[in-house]
Amino acid sequence: MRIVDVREKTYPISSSIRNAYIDFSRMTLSLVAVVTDVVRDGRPVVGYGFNSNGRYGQGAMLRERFVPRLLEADPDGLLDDAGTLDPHRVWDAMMVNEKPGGHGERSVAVGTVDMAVWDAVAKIEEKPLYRLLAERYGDGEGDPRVFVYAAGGYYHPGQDLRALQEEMRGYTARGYSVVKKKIGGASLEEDRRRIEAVLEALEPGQRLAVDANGRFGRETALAYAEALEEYDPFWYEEPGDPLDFELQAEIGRRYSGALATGENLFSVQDARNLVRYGGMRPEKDWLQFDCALSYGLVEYLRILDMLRDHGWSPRRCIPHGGHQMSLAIAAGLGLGGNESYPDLFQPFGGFPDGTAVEDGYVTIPDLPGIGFEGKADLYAVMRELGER
Ligand SMILES: O=C([O-])CC(=O)C(=O)O
Ligand SMILES: [Mg+2]
Repeated sequence: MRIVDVREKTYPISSSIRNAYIDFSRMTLSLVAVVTDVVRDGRPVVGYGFNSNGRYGQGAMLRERFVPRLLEADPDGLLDDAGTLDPHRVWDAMMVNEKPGGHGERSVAVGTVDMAVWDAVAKIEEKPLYRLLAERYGDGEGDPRVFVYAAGGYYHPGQDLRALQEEMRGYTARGYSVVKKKIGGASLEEDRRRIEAVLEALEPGQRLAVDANGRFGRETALAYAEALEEYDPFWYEEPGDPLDFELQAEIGRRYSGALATGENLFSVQDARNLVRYGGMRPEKDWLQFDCALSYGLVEYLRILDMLRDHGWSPRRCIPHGGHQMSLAIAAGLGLGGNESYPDLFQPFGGFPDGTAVEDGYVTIPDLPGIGFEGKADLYAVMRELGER
């Protein structure tokens, strides 16, 4: 078994929305295709991967470092003892001559290739990735039914409160029970009005999470914490800078509700620092590390081991990113759920066509690999790169 080619291309996922920190007018991502010499149904098996929104395309690094290292590696050195492509050995080959630390520089590029490798490996075994993961690292079966929440509520130019309510009703009408909106891109007073408008649009049992995208300094983060006590959100996400663990810990001491963070931590070492120093509470808080930004599933497995060693259950993990890779990990390894962007970052986000959200849960269909082939608009883009 050989990797015969690794292709990459940058695609726009731009839109006019903004969060408290950035607008998405020039947002891009990298799509990667790992082409193997294994044939299934008369065609070479191709694995696909891409990075999540927020960190832009990774073409230069892929072309200059990670793809050449893979193609120049001894092909037998990339296989496991059964002679199948081994994602851990592929990871090691990509990381040759990389110093420790500085993870965000390269963790996104590595994560895209890692996703494609896992997709290929599961397709070669002709089973859904979630089941392969459950067999290798989990309880043997996994659970294809996964909690998902609808992320939206961005600051849209010209969107008034009524339109924000319509947006949120659009999510709950599709079966979501938890919706998320941005905060920190307006004054606290205006954000209060936006929060109250959304809460008014929700039915009993439905919840709102809020996300500040790391915008706040200490005073503002604590002022929002105090204001949020009254609204009891599902969680208060990334109040301050993602690396300010002391501030995170202080908020945890003073805010009684659930906190969530981790989407901007890109390695097991960074995740461990959050757990060691960030005062996160394993009984109520949520961890959002996203494998597609942080060296892929090979590293995410290390993160899950580290969390267990520190008394955290995988159930407290609900990854950022809204992609099917984390959906498969959630189903295979018992995470608490996954993010979903029902109307954003298309065609990359979302589920296979026809997958319904019921009471806030989706059930992953039985497709080999991650399941990209079940999403027609996404697969159309992928095959242009992978099957040319
Ligand atoms: O707006 C973004 O950058 C995405 C984000 O934080 C999220 O999905 O939690
Ligand atoms: Mg976020």
